[in-house]
Amino acid sequence: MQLDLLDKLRAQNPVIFNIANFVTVQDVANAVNAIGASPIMSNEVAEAEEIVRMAAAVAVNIGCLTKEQINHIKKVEDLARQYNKPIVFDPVAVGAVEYRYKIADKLLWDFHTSIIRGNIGEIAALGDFNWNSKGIDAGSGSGNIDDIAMKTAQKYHCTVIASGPTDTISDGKRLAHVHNGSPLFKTHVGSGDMLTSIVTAFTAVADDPFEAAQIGALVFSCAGQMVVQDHPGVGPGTFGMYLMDYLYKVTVADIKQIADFD
Ligand SMILES: Nc1ncnc2c1ncn2[C@@H]1O[C@H](COP(=O)(O)OP(=O)(O)OP(=O)(O)O)[C@@H](O)[C@H]1O
Ligand SMILES: Cc1ncsc1CCO
Ligand SMILES: [Mg+2]
Repeated sequence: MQLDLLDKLRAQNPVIFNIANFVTVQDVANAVNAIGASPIMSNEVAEAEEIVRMAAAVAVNIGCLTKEQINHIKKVEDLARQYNKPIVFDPVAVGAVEYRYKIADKLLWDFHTSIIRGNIGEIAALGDFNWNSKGIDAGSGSGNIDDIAMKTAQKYHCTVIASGPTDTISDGKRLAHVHNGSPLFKTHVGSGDMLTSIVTAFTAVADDPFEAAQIGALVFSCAGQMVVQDHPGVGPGTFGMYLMDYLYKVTVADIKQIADFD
């Protein structure tokens, strides 16, 4: 894996356009900023073209969907196609809410998405696999995660990240896994949303979406793992705070020491 993409990202400081949800919008902006990119959030169709043009890539998160927002997403995704900007899609709760599944599935057919990043419950739902998702959480299931990630990537012709204790990444042909992380990620709502937008930032500097997905997942997971290694007493509240610090200060050398991927 090209770990020096982290330095490249920080040197380029690309603008990342986020359609975020109101629960985690500030965490997402801070995480993108801390890793070394430049976040901009927007909900307004009238400014969509200007922002898509200035951005290197677009993250679309459907966590707090409204009809008005669906129209916004369609406009932004159409502009992203026009200006050749990669789209990274976070299908929040599509495994638990049928309405969201239908909207997400249609968007994913109508507009080319470079990367879908969801938990295994969300990725299984999009790939038409049986899985018991629970709200925004992955829930439980017994399917083969490699198979689910690969088939979902094939269905939508894109790269998929099924995040969890191991992040499983597939572009429909290749498979990669990132084993780093910490169970504390699960105690901080929005960990997944942060990962999605950080991966979006890496699409600005990586050669292809599969590479962006791998480096984004590795850097994010290693930052969280380092928080826990350096602060053994950390809990859900301080984990979130320290995570921002470590996204800011993590180096390629730090990552090399603990990286656990295949
Ligand atoms: N048990 C675990 N051990 C290690 N890392 C984990 C664990 N659970 C989640 N993670 C990490 O947490 C991050 C978020 O993944 P997760 O699958 O929890 O997203 P999510 O369910 O969409 O989260 P949210 O909806 O709260 O934003 C990923 O980087 C993943 O690697
Ligand atoms: C809790 C919650 N509800 C809708 S979005 C969200 C944050 C995780 O995406
Ligand atoms: Mg999520």
